[in-house]
Amino acid sequence: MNRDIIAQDAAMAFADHHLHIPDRFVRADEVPAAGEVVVVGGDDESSELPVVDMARLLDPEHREEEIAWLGSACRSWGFFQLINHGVDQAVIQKMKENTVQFFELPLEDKNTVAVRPGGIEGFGHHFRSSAGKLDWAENLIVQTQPFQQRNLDFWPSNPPTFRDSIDKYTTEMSNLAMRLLRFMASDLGVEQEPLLAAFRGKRQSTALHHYPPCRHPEKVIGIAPHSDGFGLTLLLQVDDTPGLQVSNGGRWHPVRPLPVPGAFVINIGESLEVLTNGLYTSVFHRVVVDAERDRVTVAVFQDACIDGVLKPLPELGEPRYHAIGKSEYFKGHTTEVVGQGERFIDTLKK
Ligand SMILES: O=C(O)CCC(=O)C(=O)O
Ligand SMILES: [Fe+2]
Repeated sequence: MNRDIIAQDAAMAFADHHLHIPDRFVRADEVPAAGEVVVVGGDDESSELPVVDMARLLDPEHREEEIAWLGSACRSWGFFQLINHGVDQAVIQKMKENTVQFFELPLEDKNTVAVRPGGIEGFGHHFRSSAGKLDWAENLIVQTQPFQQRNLDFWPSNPPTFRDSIDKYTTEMSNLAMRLLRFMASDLGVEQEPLLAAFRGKRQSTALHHYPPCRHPEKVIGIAPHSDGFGLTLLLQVDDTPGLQVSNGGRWHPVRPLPVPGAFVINIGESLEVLTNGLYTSVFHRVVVDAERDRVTVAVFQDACIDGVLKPLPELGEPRYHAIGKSEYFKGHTTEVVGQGERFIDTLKK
């Protein structure tokens, strides 16, 4: 996985999408653009990502039905969109604005928080290199929880309200994750507390993504196919540019940004798949680039483990995964020495 600073030539290619695409970004296999992905059934609703309604989860009259719907989304898709989530719209709006403002800054300003050799936090990346190819994106990653582990050296001070926006927004996301986990516990038929405890006080990491347009979107990729390593991912699409695609039934399904203000895309990470003993699924997804429009997103990753170990909740019966220490797990997940189409947790399966 690449952890590089964004150099001037990449920034120039990103800034002017009529320029030549540097070879380091050109994939050998054609990447179908969002509009060209073949989806079984076309407009068939079954090929659309499920939409979960938090208002229904909170309403005693609809709760049971909506919990079952949430559960089926987590089991069969590992992904859903969440509406009526109750997160403060002003906090979301400020986070969106500041994120866009940050990416609009000149490269040298963004590089004041550049990644450092061997590090993960900061501005830069091009991470999921396959066959030495780089992703068509620039990213800012900061660890946002636990509070004591925040390293403000990587938190941009420009725009001036950015640190405050990140703080407020990610606090909202921790709370939202906890709210969702209560309903997931219900669906799984386990006590809430052990599931919540697996997430409480654990790492929260925040990734801001900017996918510039590219005149040949089929030659590059925004994020190569991967599954997320943490427990739960909460994704905010800042604009309505499509790009995220989810693998299901051997096909890529485009996620349509909903015309609802501030819907979130939520997905199950590999750690939660293990915790649920495989009941919930962590699936491959990728981002394709648009020919004309920028795309900006904010991903918040909530980590989970039980006393420093990743293993299924004991309540869920005979474990189907070998337990693994969290640091060993991370090493495995980030080096990804696994076969094509395989996830690191597949190597833990019994
Ligand atoms: O930007 C997106 O739509 C997805 C980002 C993503 O998959 C990730 O950060 O792991
Ligand atoms: Fe992801």
